[in-house]
Amino acid sequence: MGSDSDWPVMEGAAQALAEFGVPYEADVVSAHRMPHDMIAYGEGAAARGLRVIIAGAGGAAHLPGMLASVTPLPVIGVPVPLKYLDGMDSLLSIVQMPAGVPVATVAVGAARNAGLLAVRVLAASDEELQARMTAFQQDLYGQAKAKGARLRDRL
Ligand SMILES: Nc1c(C(=O)O)ncn1[C@@H]1O[C@H](COP(=O)(O)O)[C@@H](O)[C@H]1O
Repeated sequence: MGSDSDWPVMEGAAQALAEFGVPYEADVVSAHRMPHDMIAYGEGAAARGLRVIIAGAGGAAHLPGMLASVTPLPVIGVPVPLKYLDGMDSLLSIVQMPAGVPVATVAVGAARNAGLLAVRVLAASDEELQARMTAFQQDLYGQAKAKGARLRDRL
């Protein structure tokens, strides 16, 4: 993430990964404030064994795109909402990538979905993890059905 001030949002991704037993690391690597460190992080990520990068930043959020430009790994971008502009600035900074440099952008503040998407990326080549994702989806289905049943009971 671009700053430790993003952590209250970004910890949603960490929680999702932890729920699925996926090991992760979290760090502050700002494209604007520590560009050389950011390039080194992105360039070394695959060789260190990382499989997916989740990059969250607020405002003029160049971090996800810049990471995507220096790594062959999939990068998932999380627009972090700040005090002004409700995260629209961050969203547009992350989602409007030039052709050839994709960043899979989730909704504003949706770090949990970023974590879940990372699990799905990893699950594509991991049957056991995929089975856990399928169980998670069945659980979601059950919860949604229960919501409908409760609503119908109240009518
Ligand atoms: N968008 C970026 C980048 C970057 O994209 O390189 N580096 C920091 N930031 C963002 O600045 C906001 C304010 O940071 P501070 O709270 O440290 O002032 C954070 O949301 C961070 O992600």
